[in-house]
Amino acid sequence: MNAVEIKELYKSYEGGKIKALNGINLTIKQGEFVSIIGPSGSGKSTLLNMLGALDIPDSGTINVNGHDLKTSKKLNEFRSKKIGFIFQLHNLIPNISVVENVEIPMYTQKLSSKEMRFRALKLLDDVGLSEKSKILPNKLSGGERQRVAIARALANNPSIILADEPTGSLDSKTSSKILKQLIDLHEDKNVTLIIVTHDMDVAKLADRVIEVLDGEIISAGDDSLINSKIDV
Ligand SMILES: Nc1ncnc2c1ncn2[C@@H]1O[C@H](COP(=O)(O)OP(=O)(O)OP(=O)(O)O)[C@@H](O)[C@H]1O
Repeated sequence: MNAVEIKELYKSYEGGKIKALNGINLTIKQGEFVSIIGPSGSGKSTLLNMLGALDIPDSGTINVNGHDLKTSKKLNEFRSKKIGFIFQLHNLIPNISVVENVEIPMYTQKLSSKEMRFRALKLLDDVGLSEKSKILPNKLSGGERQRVAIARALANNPSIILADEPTGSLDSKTSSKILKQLIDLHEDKNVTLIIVTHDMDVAKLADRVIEVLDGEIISAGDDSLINSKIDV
């Protein structure tokens, strides 16, 4: 089964002046790990936003896990139950504790508060942060916050994870740890993992590297591009 099927997807901004996506066609299989690379402004985040049903295309079709994102009436439910977001801009809520942040996506499920807490603590334990569950996010390091974001992204057992520069601001040790967690999840639970990155060392870990330029896919998995220099 395909996790993602995109056909002739177009998205422009500013009355058509900025063509962010310019006829994207893309298929990603369930359980595949792909990375999306390309220069700044090439349309990577716009594509990821479309996949997460956070933005609406001008034309074309986009189907994620069997849901047509242009016509589906249950987008909110789909988004919160099926997709795990690890986005830089999806910050943690500062005035509630780490464990409460992880519980947020669970509010769409019919779980008791005891069940939510149990599950959130288990997720925090999995990312090595059970001892920090009661503190506020601003007491954490960047890497720890990113690990909380991962725990939160996994709260509803998503079948697809969308990560925008998940290791962007982290040191190499923390970055490896975070990537290992994501890859373990992809391997153990057959989760589809889609990572946008500028870092070729990260991109190379994927089953397939998709290269975007000027809103178009110029390669959807050609190995020869893995070692090519990306202008960022
Ligand atoms: N909400 C918006 N309004 C207007 N223009 C936008 C909007 N979002 C993106 N753009 C423009 O669309 C183009 C693609 O942007 P996008 O953020 O998808 O690129 P990107 O490849 O993710 O870049 P970066 O690597 O710098 O994050 C850029 O020219 C950007 O300025």
